[in-house]
Amino acid sequence: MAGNWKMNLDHQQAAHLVQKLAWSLQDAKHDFDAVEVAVLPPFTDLRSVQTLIDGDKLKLKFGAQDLSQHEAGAYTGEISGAMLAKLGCSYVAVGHSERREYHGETDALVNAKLVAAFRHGLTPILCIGEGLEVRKAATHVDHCTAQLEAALTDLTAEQVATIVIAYEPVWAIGTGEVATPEDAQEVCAAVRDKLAQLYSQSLADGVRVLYGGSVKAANVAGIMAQEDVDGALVGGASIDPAEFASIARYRDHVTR
Ligand SMILES: O=C(CO)COP(=O)(O)O
Repeated sequence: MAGNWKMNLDHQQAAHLVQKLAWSLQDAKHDFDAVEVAVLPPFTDLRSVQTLIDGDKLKLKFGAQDLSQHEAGAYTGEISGAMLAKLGCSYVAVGHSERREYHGETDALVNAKLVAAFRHGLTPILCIGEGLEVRKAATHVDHCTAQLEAALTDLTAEQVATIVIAYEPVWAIGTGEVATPEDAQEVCAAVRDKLAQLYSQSLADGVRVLYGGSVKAANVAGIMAQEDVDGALVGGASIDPAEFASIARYRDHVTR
């Protein structure tokens, strides 16, 4: 269960949220081995989050929302994979639809960023997903598998085996319009089939595939009940620690 905070919370608010989240999960005796929980704060919060998680030996993982494809140098405003690795990040989101839409990130750039993440031992959370027009044209499965294949260009099977893939239909992000569990399953299954076709069935079976888009405590259990959905990438609901803790504890819910 990964929480993408997007551009929310300063470093003090971040520390409060992480503390509250850790307490909620600890109180409920959350089994972190069964359900890993990660937060993806803004860059400016990472040092505070690292200090808290390391200092208090919290079982939470953390990562960043983006990275540069470059190693170092004259790239004003950019953050390198080396910098994120040095801060102890486990994960980095790559190719989020908001990066693709507002920052012109292409499949080729997403691929270069995946390569950069692997250079520094970061586990990428590769985001794919279709917009409303594509969904209406019913070409969403082909659209998503094409995005996936393009993003994975020239990566080794060993690298792909460790990647996390997040299916996030753009029309369901921040809109309150959650895809049905069947919608999530359809594309997550197609992602796994594509991985089996490109690599092997055993690799495909081992890759973690997440769903993202208006996930809340009230709808997470139905989504998680789907065979090919292994977790969720949560936006808005992840900046409410009680709600996010409840999402992480989806196994306790009785709504399925
Ligand atoms: O974009 C998302 C996570 O990366 C989903 O955002 P919401 O959960 O706010 O719809």
